[in-house]
Amino acid sequence: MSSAIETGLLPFTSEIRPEGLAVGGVLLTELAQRLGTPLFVYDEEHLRRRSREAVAAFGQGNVAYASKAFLCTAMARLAHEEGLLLDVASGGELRVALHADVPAGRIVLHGNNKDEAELRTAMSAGVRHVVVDSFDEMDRIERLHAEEQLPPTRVQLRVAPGVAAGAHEAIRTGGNDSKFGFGLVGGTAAAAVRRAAGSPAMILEGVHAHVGSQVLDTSELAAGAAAVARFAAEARVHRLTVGGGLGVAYEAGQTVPSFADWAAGVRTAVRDAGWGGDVTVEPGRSIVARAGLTLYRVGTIKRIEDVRTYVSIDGGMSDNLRPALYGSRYEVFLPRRPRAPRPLRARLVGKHCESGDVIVEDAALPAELAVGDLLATPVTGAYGYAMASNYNKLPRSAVVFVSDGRARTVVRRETEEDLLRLDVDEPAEPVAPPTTVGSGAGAARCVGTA
Ligand SMILES: Cc1ncc(COP(=O)(O)O)c(C=O)c1O
Ligand SMILES: N[C@@H](CCCC[NH3+])C(=O)O
Repeated sequence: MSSAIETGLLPFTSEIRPEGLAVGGVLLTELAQRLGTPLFVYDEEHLRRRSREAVAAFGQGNVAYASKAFLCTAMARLAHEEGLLLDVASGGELRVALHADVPAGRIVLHGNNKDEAELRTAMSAGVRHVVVDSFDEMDRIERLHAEEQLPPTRVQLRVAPGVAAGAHEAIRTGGNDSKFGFGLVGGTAAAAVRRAAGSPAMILEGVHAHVGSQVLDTSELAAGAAAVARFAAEARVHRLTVGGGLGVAYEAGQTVPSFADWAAGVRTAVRDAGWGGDVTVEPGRSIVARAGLTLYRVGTIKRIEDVRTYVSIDGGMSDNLRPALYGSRYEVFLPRRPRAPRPLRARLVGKHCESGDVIVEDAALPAELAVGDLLATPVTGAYGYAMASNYNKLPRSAVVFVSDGRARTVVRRETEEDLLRLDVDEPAEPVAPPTTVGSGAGAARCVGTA
């Protein structure tokens, strides 16, 4: 941990110049000077190369970018330009994808509790398919088809394959005890297939599963794929989606499988399980994580004798929730001297009113670190900005894409005015008095304030 930052954690176009680290041909120190901090910086070439590598491994039309990892209009456009389908998991993500002019036929809609408005938008737009998660959702689709004459929608059925994997309990999804999907156990998934196949509102196209996220062992991804492939083959559907989940390296020394390794493992597993067709995947993290890094400015350095040193930066859990949520570990370095040895041990913390507001628990930093220095945390391109908040009313950071010596802001920094945008100051309105629903012995009384 005391050696220089490992280049395998940096974006592909990183180059170490005498003045410091440049990404996309842009010096990070200059970028921070111009655009302020905290700042999310994405290497556009890296995003494009990872997208192409995924398509090369799985085939055209077989890779959907899981936009929950990082989404804005520019990212949706980039993914579409690179031949990726878009996986969206809410009406909001769908809105951004459509706003970016991604054709509806290239978008798939996910979610374990899609409401009618989300389904209405998806069905009206004619998305590629809806990944149906429950019988209640089928009720909604059928109602929209029957009562609002929305066209039948192509669907894949999400199943819980009974295989869960991933770096933390909170991001393991494929087990039997899961809020996601129809269980393979107990015949629930088989009943879902029968219902979808017989419904005038749904065109059953395929089966889907996702075992979890930040998975570093492709055999676990292959095991999930095998379980769902067996079911898909029995159900005689046309398409099979095996989710995302491929992990990335966050710290020095971690080795990670390639897209080609993942594809090889999945192909063998599904073939052995009796599936003869194509397989679609939904990578999120593995496309964007290493492409992005976050720049922070050091504000205070507190040395507590015989205890530890705290280095506070100008962001925190509002731009990277992962350490607080999952105990995730990161590295940090000085962009003006990326090769500097890092003998100083310190806790890198944010500026929020919580002791748990930690970005790097046990950071290795250069001894010369001083207030005003710029720091960078690499591999923050996935689920960083995507899970950002305004906690303590911190305005959210800007996001910038760098390429060929140029920088373009793709999400502007929030201002304090933005923080007040949703606050309203209206006179109070009377709320309707209590009403009685139904009549007779079973009548329910709704209690409300008069
Ligand atoms: C259904 C589904 N597909 C794809 C993904 C993307 O996962 P990852 O970012 O781990 O590749 C997720 C999130 O874990 C998911 O829930
Ligand atoms: N938010 C998680 C991943 C969730 C994956 C989405 N199903 C993370 O930061 O690792």
